[in-house]
Amino acid sequence: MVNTTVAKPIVEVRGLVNRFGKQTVHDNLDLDIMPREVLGVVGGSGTGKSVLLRSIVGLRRPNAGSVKVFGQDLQTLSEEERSLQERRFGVLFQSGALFSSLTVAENIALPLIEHIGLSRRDANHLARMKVMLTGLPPEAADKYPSMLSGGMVKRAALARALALDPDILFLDEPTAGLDPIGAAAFDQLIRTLCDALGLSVFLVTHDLDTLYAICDRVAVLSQKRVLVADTLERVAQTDDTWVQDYFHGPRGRAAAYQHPAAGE
Ligand SMILES: Nc1ncnc2c1ncn2[C@@H]1O[C@H](COP(=O)(O)OP(=O)(O)OP(=O)(O)O)[C@@H](O)[C@H]1O
Repeated sequence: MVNTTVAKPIVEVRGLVNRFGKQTVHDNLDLDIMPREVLGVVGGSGTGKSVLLRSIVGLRRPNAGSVKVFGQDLQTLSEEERSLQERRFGVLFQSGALFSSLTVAENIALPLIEHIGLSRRDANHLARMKVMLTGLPPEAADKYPSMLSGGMVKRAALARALALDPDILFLDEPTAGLDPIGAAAFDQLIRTLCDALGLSVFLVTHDLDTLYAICDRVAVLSQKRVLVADTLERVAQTDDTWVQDYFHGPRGRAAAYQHPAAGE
């Protein structure tokens, strides 16, 4: 477990505002991501979890507010400095987003060739190591995404997100579409990688089992901001209708029953 009282955040979001036309999605939102933590981000549909992820990784310029990564405000950096900082992010979108015309190894090698100028041979070698790191069999490296199961595609996409040895991994609903056993295995893989590689993980999810199984803290998006970000146990006690329905409804009770030690 992470001791959040002494460590300095590696990402600090302050006063974030995001609007689309007349719709305000975030209004003065604050959030910290701590080193080596798995932070679960939850909230009702449309509360802006994906928009928050996109704002942090620099895919969306917020209407107001700041995002500091390792103490540096991304918006004030030069293009080159910004690209260096952004390399510290590994992102896994819901769709997996692998190139279908490239093999798994080629998909992983691509950022290594494009961003750090590795030779094709070295990139291919490293790509194969990432394949193994995510628990895929070595032969998966030479397969095309369409030849893999849903769970294997997720692992391959995770391997690509890890290609540049990021400090922070951003995952948008990584277990969506997986069967419960595949989802639990993927959760454990994320926890293992976080602990072994010292990664921080920002994990958007609807999956209560994921929260109970691997998250150090949980941030709840509600009312256009982060309503609470704390241990699961404290978050579940928050006096808010959505939180109460989510954590203490039938699915929440079932997840708590499955993971009795979580949040203690
Ligand atoms: N590019 C865009 N243009 C217009 N509106 C957008 C855009 N991107 C997001 N939105 C709106 O912002 C709101 C938040 O979207 P977002 O995808 O972040 O929600 P979410 O919390 O991730 O939802 P879900 O849990 O359903 O995936 C939604 O109302 C969405 O329609």
